[in-house]
Amino acid sequence: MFEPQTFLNYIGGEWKSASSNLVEASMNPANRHETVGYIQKSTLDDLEEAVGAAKEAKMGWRKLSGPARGEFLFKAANQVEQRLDEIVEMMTREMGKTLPEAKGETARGVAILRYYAGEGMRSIGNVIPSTDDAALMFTSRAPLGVVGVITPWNFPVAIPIWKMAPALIYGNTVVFKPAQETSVTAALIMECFHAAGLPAGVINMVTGDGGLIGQAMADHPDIQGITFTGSNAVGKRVGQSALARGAKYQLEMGGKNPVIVARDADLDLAVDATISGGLKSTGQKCTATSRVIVHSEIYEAFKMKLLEKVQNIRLGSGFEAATWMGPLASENQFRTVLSYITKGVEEGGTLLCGGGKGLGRDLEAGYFVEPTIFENISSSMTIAQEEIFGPVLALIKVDSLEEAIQIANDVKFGLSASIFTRDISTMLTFMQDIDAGMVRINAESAGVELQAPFGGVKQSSSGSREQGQAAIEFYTDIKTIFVKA
Ligand SMILES: NC(=O)C1=CN([C@@H]2O[C@H](COP(=O)(O)OP(=O)(O)OC[C@H]3O[C@@H](n4cnc5c(N)ncnc54)[C@H](OP(=O)(O)O)[C@@H]3O)[C@@H](O)[C@H]2O)C=CC1
Ligand SMILES: O=C(O)CCC(=O)C(=O)O
Repeated sequence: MFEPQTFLNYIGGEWKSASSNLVEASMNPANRHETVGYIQKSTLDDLEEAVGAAKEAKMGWRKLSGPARGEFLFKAANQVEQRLDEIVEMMTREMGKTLPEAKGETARGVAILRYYAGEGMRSIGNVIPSTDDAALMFTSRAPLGVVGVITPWNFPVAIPIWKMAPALIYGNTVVFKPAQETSVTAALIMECFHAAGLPAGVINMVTGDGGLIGQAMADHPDIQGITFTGSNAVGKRVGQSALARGAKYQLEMGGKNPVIVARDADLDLAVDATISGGLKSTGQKCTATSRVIVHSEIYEAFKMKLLEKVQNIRLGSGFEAATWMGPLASENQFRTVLSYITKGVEEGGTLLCGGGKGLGRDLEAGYFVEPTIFENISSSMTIAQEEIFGPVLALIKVDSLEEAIQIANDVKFGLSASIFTRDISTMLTFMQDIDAGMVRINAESAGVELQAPFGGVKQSSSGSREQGQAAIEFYTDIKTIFVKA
């Protein structure tokens, strides 16, 4: 029998109740009657204390050598690895993704921590020839100071880690506000950092309402950098608040990711990648496939293969081995996705499969939506333009590669895009003409590698890249140093 626990804020190396003395329940989206845990409903006083602790710790932390900071990240990685099963189960219980997906994500978190631990030993500058032959000119990197980390619920382990690990290795201290929906899982990650022995104040977590705590972080004069992943609307607000006070900001927001199935595509490969890219994690990835742009010559064949496989997808609790697709992560998300499906029908789309709530067995107790496929979708329709963040695919028929790319680019987002083709010139045209930060050929639109830059163009990102060595650009400032003896 699962017993929900209460989780505290982590401030200045200590576990603390919110000054409101209030907690919020975090619920299981596969069974809305089950409480996963209780998290603190923090106030601005709690945030103030966390920012104060991070500010006080920042000089000591930045003066540690890179390898010494790396040692702490190696220890944190070992802690997450030791508690992997517990974290995985909590993630499935709290967010709904299946156990294999939660396991993959948590293992990715361990790998990211180790990757950035190693970064502590790598170069942080270049020597640049000076015109003065008696001078030494070089660049070095300085941390920003205190970094605010605001994260969503869809990757409750990987996203916080891929923001906090580079922040820390490059010498920043951190104030972290996880999404309320997945704050229990976030608290387990904090316990791992605590057990790794990071000095007090170097990393802090304050849970609670994004409109209050997140907004106050974006506005806070003692937070020098703010990194955010989430919706477009909130991201823009966070960016504007940071810009208004001269702080650095990094935003990773939505996507409306296309897959193009060219006439020479390997259809089985394209079908599998469309399903995996569009429906894994119940479509709740910023890199998820949502528009499937198919050449008219192979449209019917592709559609039949896709429908056959999608109709066999089994919905259920992420804990059940037979489940392929779990619930949506919250009631909010459930309502949003159902309302987009209704809009798709109202605007003239044809439902090929799904379109409703998951029914039968125990599905009514959770936020289950059937895998849904539309056809007769034109680019101007709402479901072809807005991020749905659910298990909904829109099929769009085209007659040429040029038309496919034109439709693929006809959205405000530009995160990930993929094409299925065997033709090298089609690949080259796609690489050059597609508006996307992540360009994928014969591979699904979702899935990122931790050692490579990650981010989008247009309204998907604010420009800088996360992950890999690219992360140094956001988490540090360059110093150009000129020395003359
Ligand atoms: N990876 C991605 O690109 C993601 C995209 N989305 C998109 O956003 C939609 C809505 O999801 P939702 O969870 O509401 O996303 P939000 O953008 O609201 O939430 C993301 C994070 O920002 C916080 N937040 C909320 N308001 C503010 C604010 N004013 N200032 C600072 N931080 C704030 C949230 O806190 P709180 O805990 O209170 O929610 C959460 O931690 C989804 O349907 C999807 O389309 C969502 C998640 C991830
Ligand atoms: O595709 C992935 O693994 C990462 C997706 C992502 O960053 C997101 O959904 O926020």
